Amino acid sequence: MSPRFTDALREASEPDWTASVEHRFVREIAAGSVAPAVMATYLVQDHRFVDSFLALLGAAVASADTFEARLRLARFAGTIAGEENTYFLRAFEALGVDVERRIDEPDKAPTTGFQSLMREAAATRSYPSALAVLVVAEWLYLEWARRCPEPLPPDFVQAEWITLHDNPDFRDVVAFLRAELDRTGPAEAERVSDFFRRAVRLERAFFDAAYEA
Ligand SMILES: Cc1ncc(C[n+]2csc(CCO)c2C)c(N)n1
Repeated sequence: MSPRFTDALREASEPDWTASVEHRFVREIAAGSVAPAVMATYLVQDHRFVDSFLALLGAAVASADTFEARLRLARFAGTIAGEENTYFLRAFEALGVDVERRIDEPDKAPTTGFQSLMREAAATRSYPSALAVLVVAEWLYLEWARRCPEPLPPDFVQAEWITLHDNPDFRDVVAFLRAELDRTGPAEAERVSDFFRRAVRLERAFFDAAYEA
């Protein structure tokens, strides 16, 4: 039997996939030992990600080829606009990151790169291209979060960043997105592979950037 389309994409994205899910940031967050300054830098940059991510999800809602998929994607967009946003605000408060810093700190290169990639994928108006970037952003995050053993760190900033990406609803979302990409991706395999690979490279660079001053 041939492998699932999304498994083949992941395979082709090595070594960046494994370097991401086994990144220093992942090892540290599992142990609850990410330095507060690193966590602050990471979250300030990641908060900027949410805006383009929602735009990309909107593009997937618009380009989906079934009513069922449109409903699920739209529900997921609602979740992101709600829960994750309060997490960021509570985390910034706990880390002492004020509004000025959140606004003034310049985008790092991987943040800019991700924003352009998400906008580029949205602009294709192609459902599988939007899915390719969404699948990486979700599946890769589930894969690292799954590797964090119990017990969770006592610090809620680190613990909730893990549980946000490893919980039953999130697993369902990843399973759904992967199934959609398995179903629709092969028709546009070349473009989809290119988006997938570039997204994985940026995920790795995004983790690296949290450790750069
Ligand atoms: C660099 C980076 N890549 C992927 C994610 C994961 N992610 C982005 S939006 C979203 C949906 C709601 O949780 C998820 C899981 C991230 N946060 N930061």
